[in-house]
Amino acid sequence: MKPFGTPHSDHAVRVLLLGSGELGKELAIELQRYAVEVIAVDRYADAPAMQVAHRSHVIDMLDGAALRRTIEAEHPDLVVPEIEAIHTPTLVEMEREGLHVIPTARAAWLTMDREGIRRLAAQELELPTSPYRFCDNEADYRRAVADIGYPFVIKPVMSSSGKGQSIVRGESELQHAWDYAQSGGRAGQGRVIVEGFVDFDYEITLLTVRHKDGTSFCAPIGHRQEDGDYRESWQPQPMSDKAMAEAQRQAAAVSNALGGWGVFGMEFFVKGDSVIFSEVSPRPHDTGLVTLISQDLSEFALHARAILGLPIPVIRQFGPSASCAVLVEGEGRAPRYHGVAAALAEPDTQLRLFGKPEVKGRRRMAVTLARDASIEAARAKAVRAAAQLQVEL
Ligand SMILES: Nc1ncnc2c1ncn2[C@@H]1O[C@H](COP(=O)(O)OP(=O)(O)OP(=O)(O)O)[C@@H](O)[C@H]1O
Ligand SMILES: NCC(=O)N[C@@H]1O[C@H](COP(=O)([O-])[O-])[C@@H](O)[C@H]1O
Ligand SMILES: [Mg+2]
Repeated sequence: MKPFGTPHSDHAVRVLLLGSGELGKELAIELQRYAVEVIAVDRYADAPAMQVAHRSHVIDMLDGAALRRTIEAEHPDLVVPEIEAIHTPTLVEMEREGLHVIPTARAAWLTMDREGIRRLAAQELELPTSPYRFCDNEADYRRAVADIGYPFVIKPVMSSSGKGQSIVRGESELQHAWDYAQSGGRAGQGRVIVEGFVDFDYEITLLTVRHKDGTSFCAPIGHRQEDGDYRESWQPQPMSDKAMAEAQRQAAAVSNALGGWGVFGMEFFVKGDSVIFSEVSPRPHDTGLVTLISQDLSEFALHARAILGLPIPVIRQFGPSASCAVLVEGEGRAPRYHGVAAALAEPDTQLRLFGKPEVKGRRRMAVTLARDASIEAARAKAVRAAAQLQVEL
């Protein structure tokens, strides 16, 4: 890596974020601490990370030509994908021409749709996963359902935060789930995955950091999801030593296979001592927002250090902590936030307002964070803080 420089100068270290949501915003802030010049890109103006970046571009990141034009115009030292829905073949091509993609272009390509990462984990690495089928049309879907049985989960291959995802418990829900998967993905209609429903005891995100001196793990993060989207997360999630060792083994296998430097959010289902691989984000994870209060180096600080080639000698965990997502429903622009003072009235409580410019439907707009003597107390405190907020659309 070249020496650190000064933004807006010829020798600036330049990082281009592909995706500029709440995760990118915290990452941009961490990068700014090293005087990195940050360029934020997303599909809409005034996205959270754009508000703290040096400059921004609004493009369709699924358009390969537009992506190439933007990257060539900015000639960044590092390109950091922040969402899945990117024209990753262009990144693969440009990496061959010398572009540095985090963690690697192949990792972004394999995880951009559920098929690449599922085949890598289940077939190549032979990790345990839910049973699964990929389907392109309704006839395939009906056949997959006959093989997998009820209950099952259907997801568009390219989607996140539960968009287009349903749990189907019986025949009466089949058609609606198909139609929703066709309308809810990030890239419109197309291929879906049908997964057998895993009856887990709990699920975790194991933040795994590949950095210049090796691989580090954060304490496991437990979370609660609704409609495929995270509502609460906490750290540390209690686990047996056996399950922990197995999760770390699988996380190392997947992150080593993907390669490169950075944070990976490894998602696992746990039942007793068995650990089932679900998916991975080759970047900070939404459930990892809890690390903004639970660790000395948050997942964003860790990602910044790892991608800049800096050391991570230790990650300090501060004890039971929790996050609670603030979802807003309705339609409107430029929301106003009431109750911020009340949300912060209790000790060891924090808040992030993402500053997203618009709500249409349901959108995560903020997160509350809390620490306390136990996981239960931390969760309850984060939930109480979130309940104090009123968002006026
Ligand atoms: N096969 C499954 N069995 C049981 N629960 C599942 C299964 N697949 C998904 N879920 C539930 O739905 C949640 C979201 O699924 P998944 O992580 O695949 O979706 P996503 O859209 O990629 O979400 P994100 O982008 O937030 O990670 C999981 O965390 C889990 O709670
Ligand atoms: N589960 C993935 C995830 O949480 N990604 C985060 O949400 C943003 C999109 O939010 P939006 O849909 O409200 O624009 C993304 O940019 C990323 O920060
Ligand atoms: Mg997930």
